[in-house]
Amino acid sequence: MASRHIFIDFPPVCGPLDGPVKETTPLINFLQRVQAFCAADPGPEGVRPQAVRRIRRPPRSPGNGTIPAAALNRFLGVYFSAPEADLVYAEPADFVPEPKGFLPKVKNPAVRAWALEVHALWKNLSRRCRRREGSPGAPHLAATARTYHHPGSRFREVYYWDSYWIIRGLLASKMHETAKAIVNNLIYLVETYGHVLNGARAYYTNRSQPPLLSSMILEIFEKTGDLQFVKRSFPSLLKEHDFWSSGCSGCSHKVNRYYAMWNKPRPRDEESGSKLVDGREKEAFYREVASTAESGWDFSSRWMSNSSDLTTLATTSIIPVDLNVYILKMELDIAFFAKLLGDVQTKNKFLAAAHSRRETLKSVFWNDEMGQWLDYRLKDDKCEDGQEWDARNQNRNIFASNFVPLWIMCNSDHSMVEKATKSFKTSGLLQPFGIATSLTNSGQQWDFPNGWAPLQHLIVEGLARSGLKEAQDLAEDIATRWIRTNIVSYRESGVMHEKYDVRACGEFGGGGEYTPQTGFGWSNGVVLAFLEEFGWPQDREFTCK
Ligand SMILES: OC[C@H]1O[C@H](O[C@H]2O[C@H](CO)[C@@H](O)[C@H](O)[C@H]2O)[C@H](O)[C@@H](O)[C@@H]1O
Repeated sequence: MASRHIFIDFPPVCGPLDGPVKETTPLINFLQRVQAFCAADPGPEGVRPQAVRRIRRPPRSPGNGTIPAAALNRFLGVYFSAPEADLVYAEPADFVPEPKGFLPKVKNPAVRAWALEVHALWKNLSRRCRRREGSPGAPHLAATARTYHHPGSRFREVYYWDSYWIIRGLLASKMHETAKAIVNNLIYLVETYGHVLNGARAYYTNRSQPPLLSSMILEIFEKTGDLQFVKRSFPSLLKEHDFWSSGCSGCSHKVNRYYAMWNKPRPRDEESGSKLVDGREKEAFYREVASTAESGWDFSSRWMSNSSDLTTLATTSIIPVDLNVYILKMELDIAFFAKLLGDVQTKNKFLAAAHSRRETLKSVFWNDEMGQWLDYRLKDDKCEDGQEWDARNQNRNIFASNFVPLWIMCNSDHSMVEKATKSFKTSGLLQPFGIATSLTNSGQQWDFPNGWAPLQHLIVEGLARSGLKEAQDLAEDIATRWIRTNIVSYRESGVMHEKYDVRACGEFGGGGEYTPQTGFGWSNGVVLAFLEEFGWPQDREFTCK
């Protein structure tokens, strides 16, 4: 197969071993030791201020490098507090039980009543930090004093990419001020740490998540017309773009990959890492783990050369198609905002960057034979100057991410969209109750048979905006399947789930390294956004058929 030559301006050093490692706080170092020791337990999260001062005096080891469990438990009991202790419930100021103009296209009364229940969940998920970071009592939380919405259950802090779909739902719920407050929290993180963190915790400072900040700002602007909000946010968007274009987190200014600034184990990684004997191999593995968490898809066969062996994670040597779509979207959004603000030079710079990335999307990721955009595997785990792009390095396995570029195709390139729509229909991803994440049942949570709200939304929105009738019909069909399983599951369990099993009506998903969570920010956001877009006719069935 012919190889494609594209000059890519890679920095010289960016293998998994050589990249940067971000310094963390003594408290986090200490917590890592504690958590490694208590690997079987989830580990405490809140911490009292005294623990920071006494951090040099943890319980004494009897000399063999271990700390007696009873002594450690006493220490934890004295210095650590309950998981939610650093947070307070915050009533969202703009919540009303039935907002004016709420979901006008939902005609079926039972579906409407359910949508209002989902809308009411915004009250449960709203939190504020008890005190500002750095002040006594909140040393662990890297967030602002502003109100935010968390995903749910164990995920108590503001999360980066989750926030996009939470905001989409809040906008359908007419909670514009709450939506802006979430963005302001994320902007605070950019200004403080140079990028939006994976989540607002000190242990997340070494990585980001799929970059959707500009998309959040655009959606809010489109609903509110608040130009001052855009103006205030704009400098932070430029900083975020710099972060993704620099060093090893952005492999080059044309294509990007995930690359966490970390090479040490999270507590629960020590067990998998213990299979590796060599210290350097372990470091590389821990960087792959953190980089996979940065992708938002932790974990998935997508990043593994052997889907049953986590130590084969190779995320830093994959150029992911969806990440490059998010960055292209960021570039288009920045150009749009620059135009609004009268900054012609920045507008032209970002339009040029977007144009070149769009070309890359076609030449590197698009596979015409399959009608899909595929991830690209770097040779030799290294980015090198002037890599030869070769279609044989595309990953031909089928993932929902192969269709994420539809999200930014809006009325352009009809033949490509038509081909991708046909390919999607026969890909095996479309299941009775939504889009599966992949076709591989690896036991990891970002794989078959799980369906995740963000992936449904990106693909459905892309199809719906394509301008093609066949794609628009498919979009509505997928949204209907997804809403139906969300309703049935909610009626049975009384909760919204983090992920669903797309094979069966009303079933939630599983797999991965933690028990399935409920709440749940992005699931709520996506059903509200779908109901806003497509509505629900009076006579449409909503139970399992
Ligand atoms: O909904 C919040 C996030 O939940 C998952 O990831 C988070 O938990 C992982 C396991 O503890 C952690 O490694 C990761 O850094 C966290 O973000 C989910 O995979 C994410 O997509 C999601 O944003």
